[in-house]
Amino acid sequence: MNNSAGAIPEATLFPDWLQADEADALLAALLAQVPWEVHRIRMFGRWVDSPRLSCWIGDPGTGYVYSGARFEPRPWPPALQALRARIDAAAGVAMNSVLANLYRDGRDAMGWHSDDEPELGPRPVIASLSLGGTRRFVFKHRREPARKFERLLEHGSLLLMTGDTQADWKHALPRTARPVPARVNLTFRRILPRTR
Ligand SMILES: O=C(O)CCC(=O)C(=O)O
Ligand SMILES: [Fe+2]
Repeated sequence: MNNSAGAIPEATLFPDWLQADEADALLAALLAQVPWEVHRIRMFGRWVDSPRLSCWIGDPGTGYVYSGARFEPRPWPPALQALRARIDAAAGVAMNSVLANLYRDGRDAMGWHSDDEPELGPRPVIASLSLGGTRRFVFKHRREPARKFERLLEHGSLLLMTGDTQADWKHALPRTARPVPARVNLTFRRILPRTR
């Protein structure tokens, strides 16, 4: 699904970016090392618990506003610190922050959004590493919602979103009624220094 004048998202999937044994070890380490918490998000003007567990991790100074709330980042757990150089090399960007999400089962999900917060700057590169249960990841064009794409994000896969993907498309991780194992997703981001 590479780009042709915004017709499809500039999103490249590397299905076996991590080998299975390495992905298994990383998943186990993250389940143990990340201080998972329930984030509160704005939904239709109300604060509700998000349907997943999450954790913002990042370098000092990468505080992040997400769905109207401000999060100070947690320090990098050893298992993620060890991976940073490889993610940066794959993305071509020095990432300084990561949003970790834990989808405990098929009822946990993420609604339609773009990762277009001003702190990310224009045309951000986002590197999304998936571990655990395979889930559907769907794209919908922001101005022509009939245009949709989907990809299966498998254990050890890396999805790179670049270019106008965030400006032109929304994405979501839908709920599923199928029994699915727990899944961890890491979206590595580069937060730009605050200008005021
Ligand atoms: O879990 C996923 O694959 C998607 C996560 C996502 O879109 C985000 O963290 O912004
Ligand atoms: Fe996202």
